Amino acid sequence: MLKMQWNEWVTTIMSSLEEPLAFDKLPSMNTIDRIQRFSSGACRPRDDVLGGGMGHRWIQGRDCTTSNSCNDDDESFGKESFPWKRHTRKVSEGEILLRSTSFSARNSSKSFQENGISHSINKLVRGVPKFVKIVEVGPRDGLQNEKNIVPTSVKVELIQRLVSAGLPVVEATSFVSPKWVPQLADAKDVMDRVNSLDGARLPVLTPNLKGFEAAVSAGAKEVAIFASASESFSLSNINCTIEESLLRYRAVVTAAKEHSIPVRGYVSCVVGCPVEGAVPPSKVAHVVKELYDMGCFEISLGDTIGIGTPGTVVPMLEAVMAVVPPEKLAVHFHDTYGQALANILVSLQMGINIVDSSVAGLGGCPYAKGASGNVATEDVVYMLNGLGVQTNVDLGKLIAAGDFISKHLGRPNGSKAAVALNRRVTADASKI
Ligand SMILES: CC(C)(COP(=O)([O-])OP(=O)([O-])OC[C@H]1O[C@@H](n2cnc3c(N)ncnc32)[C@H](O)[C@@H]1OP(=O)([O-])[O-])[C@@H](O)C(=O)NCCC(=O)NCCSC(=O)C[C@@](C)(O)CC(=O)[O-]
Repeated sequence: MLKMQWNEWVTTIMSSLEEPLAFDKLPSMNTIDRIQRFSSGACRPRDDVLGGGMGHRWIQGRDCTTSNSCNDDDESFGKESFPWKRHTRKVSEGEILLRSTSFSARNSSKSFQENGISHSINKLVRGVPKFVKIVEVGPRDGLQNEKNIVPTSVKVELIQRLVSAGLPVVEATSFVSPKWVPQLADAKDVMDRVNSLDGARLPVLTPNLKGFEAAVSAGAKEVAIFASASESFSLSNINCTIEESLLRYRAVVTAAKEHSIPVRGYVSCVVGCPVEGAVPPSKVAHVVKELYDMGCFEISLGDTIGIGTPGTVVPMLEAVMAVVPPEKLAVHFHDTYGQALANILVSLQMGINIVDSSVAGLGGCPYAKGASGNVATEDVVYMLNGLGVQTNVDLGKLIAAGDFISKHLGRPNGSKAAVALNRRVTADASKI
C-alpha cells in the first residue's frame, strides 16, 4: 500500500499544482445564476432544486427552519448545542481602533441609501449569517507541515494567545503517528499544558482508536476524525481506503460516545485532488453523510489543496446540503490560488456559518512552489467585521498572536490584513 509521510505528500501535491487542474466536468447549471439566487435572502423552501431528500431545508441561501439568520432578532444565533458554558469578554482597545477604521456593510447601509446602492448591500448582507463561528486550526493544520520542530512552549503560548483573542475553538494538536507527522509528536505535552485553559474548546485530531485513547488520557474533551473524498488522498494520508477509514472512524465514534466526547468530522479534497483531478460532488456528499450518520456533530469540508473557486464550491455545497443540514457544516479552505475569501463568502451566502482558518495563514510547504496554507484567520475576521458579522474575536489580539508565531518561524505574517493593519498602526504612530 502506498505509504508516504505527510510532509512528503504535501510537497508532492504542491509541486503538482503549478498548472491548474482541468475541471472540465462541472455541472451544467449556470453558476452565476445560482450565486445570485443564494444572495437573494428570500426565505422560501427550494424542494424543486434538490428534488426531495432534505430539500425542505434548502432555501435561496437561507433556511427558515434550520437557520436562524432569517430572523435578525433571533438571539439564539451562534449558540452551540453543547453544555460548555459560553463566555463573554470585554472588547480590547485595539479592537475598538480596528473596528472604527473598518467599513461595516450591515451598519453602513443607511448612509448608502442616498447613493442608491443600499439595495445591493442589503441583498448581500441579508444572505450572510449574523454570527460566524471560527474554528482556528493554526496550531494543528498550520504547524503540522513545519519542517523545523517548534518547541512545545511556543505551541502552548500560541494556543493561549488564540484563546485569549476570543476564538471559541482552537484545534490544539493531533494524536497521529509521530513517524508520519513528527512536528506533532509532543501532543501529550501540549495537552497537559493547555487543558486548564478556560473559554475555548480545544479539539485534537485522532486517526484511529489508538490516537483516540491517547487523546483521552491526555485530557482531550473533543476530537476530530478525518476522512477523504478522494481514494488516492485517503491512501496517502492515512494509509487506508475510504471505506476502511470509515470502519476505523465508526470505532472511534462509538468509543467517544461512551466517554461523552463530541466528534467533529473532516472530509478532505472536497473539490479537487492532485492525483484524481476534479472530485464529483456526489462522492463528497457520500462521505459527509457517512460521517454525519455515524454521529459527528459537525463536518468540515476541506479544500485541501486550495484549488476551488465559487464555480466548483457552489455545486459541491449544493450536493452536501442535500444530505446534511447547513448548520452542521463548516468550510475549510486553503488559499493556494487566492480563492479562499471568495469561497467563504459564497459559502456564507449559502447558509454555512462555521469557518475554519489558520492564524497568519500558517500551513502549506515552504519547499514546494505555489504552496500556501489555510486562509488566514485575520483576513477572515477582517472581512466578517466589514460585513458586520459577529465573531467575538479581538482582531488586535489575533494579529499579535499571528505576529508571535510568524516571528518564531522567521517569516512574515501570511495574513494580508495583519500586514496592512500593522503598517497602518506604525504609520499612524509615527505621526504622533
Ligand atoms: C493513520 C496512521 C496512524 C496509520 O499509519 P499506519 O502506519 O498505517 O499504522 P499502523 O496501524 O500500521 O501502525 C504503524 C505504527 O504507527 C503506530 N500508530 C498507529 N496509530 C497511531 C497513533 N494514532 N498515534 C501514534 N502512533 C500510532 C503504531 O503503533 C505502529 O507503531 P510501531 O509498531 O511501528 O512502532 C498514519 O497514517 C497517520 O498517523 N496518519 C496521520 C496523517 C496526518 O496527520 N495527516 C494530516 C492531518 S489531515 C489534514 O491535515 C487535512 C485536514 C483535516 O486539515 C482537512 C483538509 O485540509 O483537507
